[in-house]
Amino acid sequence: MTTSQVAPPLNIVADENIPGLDQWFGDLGSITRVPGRTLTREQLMNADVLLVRSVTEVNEALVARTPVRFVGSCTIGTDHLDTDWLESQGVAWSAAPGCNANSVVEYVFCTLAALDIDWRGRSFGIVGCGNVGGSLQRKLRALGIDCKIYDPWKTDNPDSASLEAVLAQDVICQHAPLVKAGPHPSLHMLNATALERIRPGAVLISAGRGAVIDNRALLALRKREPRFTTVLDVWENEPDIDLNLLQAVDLGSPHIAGYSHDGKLTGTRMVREALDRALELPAAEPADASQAPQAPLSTELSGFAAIRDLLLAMYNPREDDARLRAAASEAENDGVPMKVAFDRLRKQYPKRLEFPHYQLAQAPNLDDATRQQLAILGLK
Ligand SMILES: NC(=O)c1ccc[n+]([C@@H]2O[C@H](COP(=O)([O-])OP(=O)(O)OC[C@H]3O[C@@H](n4cnc5c(N)ncnc54)[C@H](O)[C@@H]3O)[C@@H](O)[C@H]2O)c1
Ligand SMILES: O=C(O)[C@H](O)[C@H](O)COP(=O)(O)O
Repeated sequence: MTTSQVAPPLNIVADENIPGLDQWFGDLGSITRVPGRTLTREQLMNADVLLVRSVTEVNEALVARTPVRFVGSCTIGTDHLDTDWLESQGVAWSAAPGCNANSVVEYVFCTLAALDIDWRGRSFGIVGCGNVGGSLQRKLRALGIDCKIYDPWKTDNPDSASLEAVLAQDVICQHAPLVKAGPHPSLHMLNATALERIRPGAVLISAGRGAVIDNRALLALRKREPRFTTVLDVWENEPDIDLNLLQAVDLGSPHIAGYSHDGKLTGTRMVREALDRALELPAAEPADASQAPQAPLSTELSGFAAIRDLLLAMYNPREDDARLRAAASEAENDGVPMKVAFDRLRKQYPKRLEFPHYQLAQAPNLDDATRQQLAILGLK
């Protein structure tokens, strides 16, 4: 059966951690919610549609000889989908490109704020310049900040540079996907040699995929000489991350850079739109277009101190770091497996709203230039 021969009512099997399922898919049929990490082929024996997030490996072993005709991943990353196999079987698929890119960019600026690092006057290097890296690059340019980017598929970018040059900047932001084959694999692209190129006093923020950095090499370097500040949101072997590496980094989080409420809901909406196209259904009506009311913020501070405090009032990555370290202690002392604790943190993640939900109500000491910088970051 081809995708266009599948019509509602549909049997939909979905990762229980996808928000907005009823709003965006409830009109299409029945929804069975399952844990994405342990999803089995048996659970798909009556499914027309499979909806996942990044923790489900979707491949021949999971989908072969099931009625699934559409796979949607409500995420940016697609390394968990065997898209070649799906296409070879005529199974339509879609992810949600860019859905949480702004969330990741906000995470980068909030991380620097949490470290009390004034980004003005520092140079940035961006590894991977797609929706996330490109959005970060545009914001940096608008702020008048120098940046170099390494993206082997975007060599016409005006800031394009070698990986070596990018790693020599003051703040290095890793936003590459996990690519294991082809001319430009990213698996362990930041190996021991590459990591050695990072300057003393620099900052490395990794929010692409964990295995782009050789985690063992990073740990060895950190143990030998913690020359640069290291921030990891993504890890090798998630959810069973290396607790020694967590101890050795300056800030760590359980893969939540893209976990703004807005980013997650956008991912769900984008997959519904893709399903409508694949099934040739009329476009779905927005489930709830109402915007959250704007929350007022105020500061008596001026300059970077004001920017820092306002950003941290909206999102403070130190809270994620503290929760992850508490989970690691639980794993070490109370026998709760780290992979369970890591996934629990992600499942119970607090509702985080992006900057445009906030409004700068009172800030008597802010000059125009600082106000403009805040506006570029998304806070009006
Ligand atoms: N931490 C998080 O919560 C989070 C959130 C969103 C996305 N991500 C990850 O970040 C990645 C990037 O997101 P995006 O929206 O920018 O994706 P994207 O697909 O829009 O862009 C990826 C970019 O990486 C480039 N690229 C490919 N191979 C590369 C290599 N070897 N070296 C450098 N660049 C390379 C591509 O040319 C492309 O421009 C995603 O694939 C996903 O894995 C993580
Ligand atoms: O690829 C993405 O969109 C992000 O990495 C996303 O935040 C992953 O979240 P998960 O699917 O693991 O819940």
